[in-house]
Amino acid sequence: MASRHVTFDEQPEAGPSSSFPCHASAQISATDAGPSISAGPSIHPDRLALSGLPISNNEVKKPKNKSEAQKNREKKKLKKRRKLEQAKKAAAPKTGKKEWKPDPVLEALKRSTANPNPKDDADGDVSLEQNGRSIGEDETGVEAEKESEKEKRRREKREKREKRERKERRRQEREQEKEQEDEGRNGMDGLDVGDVPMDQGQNEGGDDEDDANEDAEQEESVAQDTGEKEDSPPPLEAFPLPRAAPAPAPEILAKQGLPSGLEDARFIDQSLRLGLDELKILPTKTILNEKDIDEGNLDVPQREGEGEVQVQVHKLSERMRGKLRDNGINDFFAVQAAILPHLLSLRLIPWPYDVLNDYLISAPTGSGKTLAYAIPIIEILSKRITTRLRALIVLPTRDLVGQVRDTLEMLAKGTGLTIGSVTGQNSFAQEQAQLIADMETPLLGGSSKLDILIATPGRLMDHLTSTPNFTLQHLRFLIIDEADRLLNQSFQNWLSSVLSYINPPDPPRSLPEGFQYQPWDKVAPAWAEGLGLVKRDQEWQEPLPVTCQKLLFSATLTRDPQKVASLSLTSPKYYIVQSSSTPNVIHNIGEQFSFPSSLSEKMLILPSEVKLLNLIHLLYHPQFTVDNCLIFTKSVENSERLVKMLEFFGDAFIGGGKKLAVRGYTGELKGNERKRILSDFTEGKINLLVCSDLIARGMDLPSVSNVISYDIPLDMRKYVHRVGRTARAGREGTAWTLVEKQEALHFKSMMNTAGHLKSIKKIKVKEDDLVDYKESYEIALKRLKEYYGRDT
Ligand SMILES: Nc1ncnc2c1ncn2[C@@H]1O[C@H](COP(=O)(O)OP(=O)(O)OP(=O)(O)O)[C@@H](O)[C@H]1O
Repeated sequence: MASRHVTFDEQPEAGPSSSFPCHASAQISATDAGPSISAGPSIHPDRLALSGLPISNNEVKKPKNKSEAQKNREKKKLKKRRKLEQAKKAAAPKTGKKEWKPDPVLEALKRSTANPNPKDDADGDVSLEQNGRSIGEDETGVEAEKESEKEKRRREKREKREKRERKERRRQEREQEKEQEDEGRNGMDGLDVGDVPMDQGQNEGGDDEDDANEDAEQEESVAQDTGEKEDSPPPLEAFPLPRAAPAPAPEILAKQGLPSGLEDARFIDQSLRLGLDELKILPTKTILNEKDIDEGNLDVPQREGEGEVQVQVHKLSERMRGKLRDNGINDFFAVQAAILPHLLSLRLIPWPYDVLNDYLISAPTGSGKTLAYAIPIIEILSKRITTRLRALIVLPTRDLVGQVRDTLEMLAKGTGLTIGSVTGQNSFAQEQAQLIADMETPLLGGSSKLDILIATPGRLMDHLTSTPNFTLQHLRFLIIDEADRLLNQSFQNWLSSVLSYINPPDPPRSLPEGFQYQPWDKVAPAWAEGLGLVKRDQEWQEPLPVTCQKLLFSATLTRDPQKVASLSLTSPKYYIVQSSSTPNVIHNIGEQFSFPSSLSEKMLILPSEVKLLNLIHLLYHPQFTVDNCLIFTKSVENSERLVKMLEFFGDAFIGGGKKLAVRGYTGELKGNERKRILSDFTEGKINLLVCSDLIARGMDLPSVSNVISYDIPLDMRKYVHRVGRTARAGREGTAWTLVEKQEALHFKSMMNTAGHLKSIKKIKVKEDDLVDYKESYEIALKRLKEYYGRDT
């Protein structure tokens, strides 16, 4: 700030004591070599100028010699003032927005008395220049000089501190701006990351080097000056978040084992619907190309240069259409419309020239994948004459086995097909008796009481190794539902074992010694050579191909080359069912995530201590109408506690007028208990089901209108399957995720990596909205503490 230096040609007469006007914007004091401060009345320089007194630069008249008594008085006054100043300083706040400022009057006095080379102070006060001369050799002067030195040091320190704080503020602003820019780039617009504690570590660690060095120097000097040790630790480096590996080029994928057919995918619009009567099944060997079939463009009788084309179009059997209509299915969903024409076009025993494609199908949760394989299995197998195990469906959990079995039984009624399941729920002997007709006689072609078997992988392996005459050689369909999860489960290497039981032995083996071939022992044609029954060594006798089609389904399907290679797929085709608004991008590595288009997703980012209150607000506030709800927690223990807490809260919350029946649904429950709970939930006797991730996959509970992830899911796959319990079969549904502040960064980046963050709306609940629940919440919490106190 510009300073004004005022000097006088004529020093006004010195009075007996200094006077310090309250308003001291221009304190006049001048000493040349004189011992004391100016004692005369102060005159504002503006007034001086107005009065016509001459003002000349750098010339101040020496004050007259003072008496000893006067000097002592001044000394005392100075001491007193110093004490006052120190007291003020001590009382002033050390940090904070409002900076402490020294009294301008005292400042001006000190400068005029002590500083030989006065500078402007921060407030722009005018002081008198002293022409480079020292104050004098008397005691007061020396002390004042010391004092001024100290003051100077203090001021410098203060200035440094202020500078440092300004710099820090600027740096934080820059960091915030940069973060917002980054977020914008990552599609995180409008989402609040600044309030996430995990971010702070990163901010602190993100100093630019110069600033950091300068700051460090300043810190050091302050620490030395004040004798204080700097106690805040150096900022930690931010832990790097996991990132998806870049997708390799198709050639590399091919080398890694990804079949060439999987480099491309066919994208099917989720909203596609096809009437039951509109489904046309083309016999194999038609000249229509696959594109026409995919697009349902089957009425193409003639093509240029191809002449007349006779296409015999079949429909789904009357019996099947009736069954579907009876069960409320009037048209086919997208995944069914896309795949049924391909699967139904092949016979029970395909012609040797037929191409049996394997299929990888990624379709959203609740999009009807079960019927997409159940219909062709029943339709094709119903033409069989003898019972053989022709369809094997592998699922990851017992609950899912039960659910899929119900669907198949509904479709198979009246066909004579037999359906069974092995999950370990019944004894091994009971399962064997259900599976095999004859376990005593060794039979090369095996023996089966079942046409269709639904199994969990562990129990399936047990039967493959330990049940006599159990064989997979006749399989026409191998279905791996929830494929990504099953491919991640090793279970005694179940997948490669199952594949080896489907394929005939190579090289062919000879018949066991003493083996009696029975007339009813029917070996699968593709196995005859492998079992040493026929010799196909002539060139024209080509070996017969295996007639098993492999179908993999999931809402989160992997295309990890290693895993896909382990499936030994034949001419595979890859279908992705998704919303038309989603870009048609194939993830070469990792998973393809598909979401139902009728799903709406919301998240609440909140401090952990109010998470439960927020959940209660969602459940009880009429604005949200959250009932028929699944609440997911991260563990069985958390589920149990939450059930208790919600029960206690329900008892205490009289004002709500809403009674919610809550139950837990975890893996700890017995099979029958689980079934009962699910049926009570479906009937509306239970409003809230608190569960672990056990229920998250595949379970089809049509009444679920809301899903709440009380604890965030561990990974994207779990998220997809949790939220997929609602918005099924085209119904509306809402998924809520309660994200604790410290989890926000992880959760958002997980969603962002999957390209899904923008689909989740951020909701804020005001603190005022929670007030009504607090009293009942406190009561419930107290009861919960008592409850667990008693238990332990
Ligand atoms: N064409 C259809 N018309 C009406 N409802 C259907 C149709 N197809 C399937 N559904 C119903 O949709 C619901 C969901 O089907 P399904 O369980 O097969 O979904 P999904 O794709 O396997 O889901 P998830 O990935 O969660 O296992 C079921 O209740 C089923 O009866």
